[in-house]
Amino acid sequence: MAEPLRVLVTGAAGQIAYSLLYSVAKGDVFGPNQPIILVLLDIQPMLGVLEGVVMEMMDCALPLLKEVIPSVNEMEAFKDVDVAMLVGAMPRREGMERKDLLAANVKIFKSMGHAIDTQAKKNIKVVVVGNPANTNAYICKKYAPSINPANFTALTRLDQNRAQAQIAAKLGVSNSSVKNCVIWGNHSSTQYPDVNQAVVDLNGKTMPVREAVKDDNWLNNEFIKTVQQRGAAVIKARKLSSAMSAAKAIVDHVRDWWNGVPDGTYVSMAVPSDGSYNIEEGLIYSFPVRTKPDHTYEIVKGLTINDFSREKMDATEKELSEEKNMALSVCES
Ligand SMILES: NC(=O)C1=CN([C@@H]2O[C@H](COP(=O)(O)OP(=O)(O)OC[C@H]3O[C@@H](n4cnc5c(N)ncnc54)[C@H](O)[C@@H]3O)[C@@H](O)[C@H]2O)C=CC1
Ligand SMILES: O=C([O-])CC(=O)C(=O)O
Repeated sequence: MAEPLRVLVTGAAGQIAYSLLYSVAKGDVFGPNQPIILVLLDIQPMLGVLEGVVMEMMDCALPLLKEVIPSVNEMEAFKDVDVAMLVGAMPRREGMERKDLLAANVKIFKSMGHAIDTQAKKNIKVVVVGNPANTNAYICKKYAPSINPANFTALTRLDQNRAQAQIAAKLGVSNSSVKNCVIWGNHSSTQYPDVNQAVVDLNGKTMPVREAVKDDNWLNNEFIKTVQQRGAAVIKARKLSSAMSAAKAIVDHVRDWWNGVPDGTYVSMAVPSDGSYNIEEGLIYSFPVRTKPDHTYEIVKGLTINDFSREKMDATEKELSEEKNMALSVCES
C-alpha cells in the first residue's frame, strides 16, 4: 500500500466538515488504495466538539484511515500536509453577501498562508472553501510565497454542480448526462454560469445544451439567477448555509484535481489567472480547467466568448479586483 497522505481539514468541528470527513476518510477523494492521516483543525473553544468528531471518526472503523489528529494549533496542524481543505471561517447569515465576511475571515487566511509557507510540504494542494472563497485563496497564496501559486484554488464546484442539476431537471435527464457547464469568476452573486460549451446526452445523442433546452430566455435569465442566488436560497430555507452539497462539491473538486478528468471534459475551479480571457493576472478567478492524473491542471483556452458572456465575465472580474484591494488593506492594517 502507498504511504499515507496527510490531509488537513480546517473548521473540522463545523457543519460542512461533519458531512465531508466520512467521505474523505472512506476513499471517495483519493481512491480505495490510498491510506490517509486526517488532521482536524479548529479553534480552542471548539476543542470539546472536535474531540467528539474524532471519536466518531474512530468509531467508523474505516480501513484507509490510519490516524486522526485533532488540533487547535495552526502551526502544528499544517506540518507536512499534502492536501489542505480550508473550510474553517465564519459563514454568512440571511441578508448578507459573501463579501460581507471579508473583514472577519480574511485574516484567518493570511495566517494560514504563513503556516503553509513555513510548515507544509512544498507541493501542498490547497482548496479554500471559507467565504469569500476566491479572495481568501488570493490572500492565502500571497502569504505563502514559497509555494507554487497554481497550488492555491477556491471552490466553485458547488456552483457548477448547481448549474448541472438545474439543466438536468429542466430536461428530465440524469445529472450525469450534462457536461461542461462553466462557472466564470467569483463564488458570489456576480458569478457567471455559462452553458455555451455545455452538452447533454439526450435520446442517445450528445447535443449542445442550448439546442436541447430550446429556451434561451430561461437560460439567459432565470437559470443564471437561480445558480447565482442558490446559496442565499438555502440560507433562507435552512437558516444555515449549504453544508451537505458543499461537502460533496469539495470531494468532487479535490478528487478531480488529484485524479484528472477524461479528455473532452472540464471542470470549474477558481485558480490564479494567467491572463487567459483577459482576466487580471493573479486573481483567483473561476475558469474551466482540464485536470490531469499528475495532480496538475490547465485552464481551457480558446473558448468562444460572445458579447453577453464577456460582459458578465468582466463584471465578476471587477468585483474580485475590488475584493482583492479590500482584503489587502485589511491584511496590511
Ligand atoms: N465555497 C463554497 O462553495 C462554500 C463555502 N462555504 C463557507 O464555508 C465556511 C464554513 O461553513 P460551515 O462549515 O457551514 O460553518 P460552521 O460555522 O458550521 O463551521 C466553521 C468552523 O470553522 C471554525 N473556525 C473558525 N475560525 C477558524 C480558524 N481560524 N481555524 C480553524 N477553524 C476555524 C469554527 O470554529 C467552526 O467550527 C463558511 O465561510 C461558509 O460561508 C459554505 C458553503 C459553500
Ligand atoms: O451562500 C453561502 O454563504 C454559502 C455558500 O457559499 C454557498 O452555499 O454557495
